[in-house]
Amino acid sequence: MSTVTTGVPAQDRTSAGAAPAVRVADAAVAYDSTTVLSGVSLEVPAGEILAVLGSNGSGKSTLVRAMLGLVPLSSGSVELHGTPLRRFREWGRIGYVPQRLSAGGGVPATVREVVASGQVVRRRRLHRATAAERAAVGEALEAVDLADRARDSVHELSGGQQQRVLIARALAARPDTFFLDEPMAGVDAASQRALARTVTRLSAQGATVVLVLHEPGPLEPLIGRSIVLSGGGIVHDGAPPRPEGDCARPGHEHVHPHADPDPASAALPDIEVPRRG
Ligand SMILES: Nc1ncnc2c1ncn2[C@@H]1O[C@H](COP(=O)(O)OP(=O)(O)OP(=O)(O)O)[C@@H](O)[C@H]1O
Repeated sequence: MSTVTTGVPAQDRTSAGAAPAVRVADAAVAYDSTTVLSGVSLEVPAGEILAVLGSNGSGKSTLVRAMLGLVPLSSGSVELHGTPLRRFREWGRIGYVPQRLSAGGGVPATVREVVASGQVVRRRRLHRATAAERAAVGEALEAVDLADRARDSVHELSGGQQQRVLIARALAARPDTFFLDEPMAGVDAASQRALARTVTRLSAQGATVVLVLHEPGPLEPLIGRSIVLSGGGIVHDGAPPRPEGDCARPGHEHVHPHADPDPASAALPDIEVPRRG
């Protein structure tokens, strides 16, 4: 039985007055002189699963990168867990899986090695992995259904399996706040289901998950709130929009979550998720 664990502090899971996991206030981002986002404000409460939707080039990745300080704001501000980004130091709480990153790069690393590399952010100094850290790697691999591939080179895996390795690498550090940029892009159906199970488990533990999505796919039933970016700003913030008009046509460009009367999560196996004391 899988036992993936996040480091969600008890006060963040239970306190109604906890700071939002992410607060963006009147943010603008420009690349060279081209403004990509402007006047963007939103709060992501701790424990929420937020989907960031929008057409190609609408600024979804840019927004997530701005939330993490990976692109500078030209105006506005970002806070993570109540702390302005420039003073935020609890990076061990943050798990980020960027878009289109290939696991392992040119290094012939095994699946287990790549996943273990996610724990470096938690370590104060170099030391051999503790039993608890090795266990966390095992749990992370179980969580994405890749425990049986731990000794294989990441290059032997499919694109979808490599994406799962990257998510396991983020899980291994036991963060409580995840930013997943298009985790389903180019991912096979089995990997999509595994990712959906992982997000379900994280959500059950109270983790915050910000997902950039083109195709909600199996994640659709999990998404309680979505924002849609267009024209550099947020044009929808609330329940996942339902398809209507042109958007209801097959092959429409904007992809929104669609209501599912038979949530996939109902079919998921019971998973024991121990909380940290
Ligand atoms: N480093 C960069 N330098 C210059 N322009 C950039 C850079 N990164 C993104 N852009 C531009 O900013 C705009 C928003 O890009 P972004 O990747 O945030 O959109 P997106 O909604 O995530 O797109 P996609 O769905 O295609 O991934 C696009 O016009 C893109 O070309």
